[in-house]
Amino acid sequence: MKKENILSLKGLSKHFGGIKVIEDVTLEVTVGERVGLIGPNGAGKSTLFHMIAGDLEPSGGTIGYFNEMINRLPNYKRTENGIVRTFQKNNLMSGLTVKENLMLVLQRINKKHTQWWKKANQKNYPLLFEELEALLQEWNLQEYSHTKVQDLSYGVQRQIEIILAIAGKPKLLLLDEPTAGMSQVETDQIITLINRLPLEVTIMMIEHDIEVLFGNMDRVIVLNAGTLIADGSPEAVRENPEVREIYMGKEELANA
Ligand SMILES: Nc1ncnc2c1ncn2[C@@H]1O[C@H](COP(=O)(O)OP(=O)(O)OP(=O)(O)O)[C@@H](O)[C@H]1O
Repeated sequence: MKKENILSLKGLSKHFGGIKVIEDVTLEVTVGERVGLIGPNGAGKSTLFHMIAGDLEPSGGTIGYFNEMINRLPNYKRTENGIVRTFQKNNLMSGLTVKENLMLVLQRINKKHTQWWKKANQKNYPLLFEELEALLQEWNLQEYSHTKVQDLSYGVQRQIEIILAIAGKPKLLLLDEPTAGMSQVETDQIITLINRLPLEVTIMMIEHDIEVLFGNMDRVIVLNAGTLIADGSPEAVRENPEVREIYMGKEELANA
């Protein structure tokens, strides 16, 4: 039986003035799929994420989320409904500790954010603290819990960012280049983390490291100059002549 669609893009476009950054993109993603998104610089990958997350309004086409058309749903409502994203640059509160960053997310999703000024403590929010401790334990963060984010290595910061996104209980997680600028060891740690995420969470991940995607995603989508040029299993995409020609360079793929 075919799984339910979580995301359905139909004829999606984004134009800035006369520049067509995304042009007529149609695709469906089913619940729990792990989808990699690749394409040369400027192909429109981040723009596609901006539109799915509600940070940019499409110029044309529709965005379906489960059975709802969400083109006009504001970004914060999409987050509340389970569309959570990470950015190319860290989106953490660098002057706060790991624990404090996590607590901010938990307060927000439990609708206690109107009282952000009221420092959460075990007495006023016992359940939030239980949830916090469970997260710290599950993701082995105890050693960092009292460390300010700015004092952590870049690799650990990006891991924390993904864990914060998970704390928001996403249904559709959009990861924008989570391994950018990382060493091989740090990349491996991020991938291990992503592979540990709950199977029911659907993941779309923009990534420049082709090998990372081929090893870890169910499916790979290729954008070039705003147009979808390939969509299939990692193996099929690897063999696609247009992808070889346009994106990866024949030599690089021949050696892959
Ligand atoms: N607000 C904007 N106004 C005009 N052009 C824009 C705007 N945002 C993005 N663009 C252009 O749209 C194109 C696609 O950008 P986008 O960031 O989506 O590409 P990308 O595939 O994510 O690239 P990269 O891999 O370099 O991050 C680029 O040419 C960019 O300059």
